[in-house]
Amino acid sequence: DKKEVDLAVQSAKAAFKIWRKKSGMERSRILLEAARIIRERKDEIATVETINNGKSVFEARLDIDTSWQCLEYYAGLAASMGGEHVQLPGGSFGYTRREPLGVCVGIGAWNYPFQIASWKSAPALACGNAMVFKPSPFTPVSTLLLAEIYTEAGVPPGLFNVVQGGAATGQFLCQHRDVAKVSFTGSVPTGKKIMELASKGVKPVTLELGGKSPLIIFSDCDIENAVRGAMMANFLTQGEVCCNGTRVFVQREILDKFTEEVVKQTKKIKIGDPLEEDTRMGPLINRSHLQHVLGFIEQAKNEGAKVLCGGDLCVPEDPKLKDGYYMTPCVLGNCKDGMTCVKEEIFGPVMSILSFDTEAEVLERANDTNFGLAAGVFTRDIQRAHRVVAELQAGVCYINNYNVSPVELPFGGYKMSGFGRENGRVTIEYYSQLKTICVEMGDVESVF
Ligand SMILES: NC(=O)C1=CN([C@@H]2O[C@H](COP(=O)(O)OP(=O)(O)OC[C@H]3O[C@@H](n4cnc5c(N)ncnc54)[C@H](O)[C@@H]3O)[C@@H](O)[C@H]2O)C=CC1
Repeated sequence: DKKEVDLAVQSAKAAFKIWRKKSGMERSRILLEAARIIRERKDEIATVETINNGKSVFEARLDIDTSWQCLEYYAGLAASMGGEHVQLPGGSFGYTRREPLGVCVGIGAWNYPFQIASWKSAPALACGNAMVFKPSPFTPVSTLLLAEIYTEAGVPPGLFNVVQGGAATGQFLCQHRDVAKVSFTGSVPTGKKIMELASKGVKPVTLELGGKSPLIIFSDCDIENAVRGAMMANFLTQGEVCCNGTRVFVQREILDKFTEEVVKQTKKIKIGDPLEEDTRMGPLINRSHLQHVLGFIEQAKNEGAKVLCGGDLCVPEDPKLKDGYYMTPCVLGNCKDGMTCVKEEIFGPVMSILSFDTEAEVLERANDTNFGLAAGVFTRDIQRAHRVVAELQAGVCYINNYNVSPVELPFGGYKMSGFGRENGRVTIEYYSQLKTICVEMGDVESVF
């Protein structure tokens, strides 16, 4: 509630006073220690994440890897953050300092709980800020491990605080007068509300919102890689991934061959207990979301799409899983641009295949959306690859791969998929502010 949010912010504020005084090297050392502990506890954290979210433990381990990598990356940048020196007439000069913002708020979605908290807190802390983080109420657990690890690594108590709750808690955080910035990952409607709330206090926001990203497969591609790319673009974390390439545009000459292979591979995905080593798809986040996703498939059928595989409720053989929120991953054929399954974010394991003939046509259709998070292109033609990505209206574009997230590269959207970036060097700018200092070396020349 409001009182607890206030306590968390006040304790973060007290920790900020200590933390901001530390040198970049000192902050770096503590972040590196936190990264080391995450690496050491990787299997345990991944197991908690699987229980938290339902994704396969195999995948959860990959999330934990990109989490400690993010801490290491920003630890590396912490000491080299600086301003510039500018010479002015008469020996005077100016310089700039990059300073922290203060107490930053992170609000996360349920699909990558530990990773989202790491991707937000690592650059925030590296820049000298404190953070109060609110995970999704569907996945409250793993973020607490991160808080524990930061504390063990040596951050001042309260520097990274976790508060639990839903929309109301999030609102209290966004409105709090001692909060300097809000970084949000979640849906477009919530993103709009957060922007509105933050605007009242003129607080900067970073918004990582949803998507309906295109994946364009030209007939000259390496088809095996394109099929693998399409699987990566649609079925990680039960398809509950914001940057998924769910509109798969395939050039007509290879449509049948590509579709046949994608369907074959999709049918092979092992669904089941996500804690088992060979499982590759676990349950969806909750029953209402499962029903929501199945509803999209029903609607797709009604609108003329063809279910090529999956799309059904799935009851695994293991009796202990019988009430789980499982479904079979789905490939939809015969899709058209106007269909709901092609226009709206489903956030489940549903791939829509569309055919196209020419580059100009597919670019027009790929960009015909309000979203702009990611896009992908598969081709062996190097000029075409770069020409196409230059025209795609998306913040993250992949050439001959999809859904890899090296922390060295900025991640974030165009259009209604949000603004601001996570990861990469540029994110330092979203967690700091620039101070200009003007130094006079001569006498004051007053105009009065
Ligand atoms: N661009 C990206 O990086 C990502 C985007 N997403 C998007 O997130 C959505 C699914 O995640 P959900 O958790 O269902 O999204 P959501 O928008 O319902 O909730 C996200 C977070 O915001 C909080 N929240 C809800 N209402 C709020 C309010 N009025 N004020 C402050 N906080 C509030 C929730 O408790 C949760 O922690 C999808 O649309 C997906 O595309 C998810 C993951 C990554």
